Amino acid sequence: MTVTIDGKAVAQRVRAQVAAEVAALDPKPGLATVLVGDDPASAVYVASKRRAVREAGMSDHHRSLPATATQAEVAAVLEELAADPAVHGILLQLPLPAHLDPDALIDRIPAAKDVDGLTTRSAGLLARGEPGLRPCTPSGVIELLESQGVKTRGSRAVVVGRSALVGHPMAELLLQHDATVTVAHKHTADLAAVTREADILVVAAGVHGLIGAEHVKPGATVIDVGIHRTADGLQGDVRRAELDGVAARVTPVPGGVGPMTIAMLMVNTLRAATMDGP
Ligand SMILES: Nc1nc2c(c(=O)[nH]1)N[C@@H](CN(C=O)c1ccc(C(=O)N[C@@H](CCC(=O)O)C(=O)O)cc1)CN2
Repeated sequence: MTVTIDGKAVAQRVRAQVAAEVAALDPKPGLATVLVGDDPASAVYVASKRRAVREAGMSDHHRSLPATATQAEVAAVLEELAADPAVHGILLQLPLPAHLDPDALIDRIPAAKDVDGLTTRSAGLLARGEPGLRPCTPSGVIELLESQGVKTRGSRAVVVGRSALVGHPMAELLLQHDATVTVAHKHTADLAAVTREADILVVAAGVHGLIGAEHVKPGATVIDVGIHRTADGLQGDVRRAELDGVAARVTPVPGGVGPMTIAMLMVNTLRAATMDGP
């Protein structure tokens, strides 16, 4: 039997724990979300993050800029938030309009407030295994694996995708959890031969329906990070129905990794407010 991992339930538990810790704090942790432009999906994600902030009892600081905002205008907002003592975490929602340079803007966020774990400094701390804030989706995947009792130590993990947001930090985190990790990407020859080695298969390729039964080792745990709006609703990178009776566990889309991204953002904001910064 293939278990569908309930990411919503795990995320709710994580968020309830954060809210309980926040209740004992004064002043409250503050998160600033920065949204540039009018991408509809980004607007939905930012609204969900702000709702989660309020439900956790944290303070919500939000800035919206038009799609025409310049690099200097976005940088000025980030610098103002960086200097605000009521703001413990800053998040620049991605993707940005094409004329902006996301890496240069992200690096305006001080590592101590980098609740997305995406600055050059945070990435360096992760690569060196030093304390710091970790990207939300990969740390949510680790939390999901732990919640299901999936052993990482000594297991073979394959990550499909090498983005700075998910694939790269995911591979680092799995390595730090003692898995033997392979990163596959669009130039990988015979992808199925590589992914069939995996006890833990994390798919973050951004390609709708890329992974099917032929890619999965019997008994594997499959984590689907893909999210695609199709005529049949939200779907992932994994052809979920094909994995019944093949995989031991699979995350659904929706209701798998997505809710964990927001839950781990709450965890990171609490950490940014309570720990000595990196
Ligand atoms: N600055 C960032 N930008 C982006 C990130 C990120 O971690 N930091 N990740 C993605 C989008 N994202 C968060 O921003 C995100 C994606 C999906 C979900 C989620 O809960 N999805 C639900 C479905 C919701 C829906 O679309 O209807 C689910 O999977 O069940 C939360 C956050 C890119 N940008």
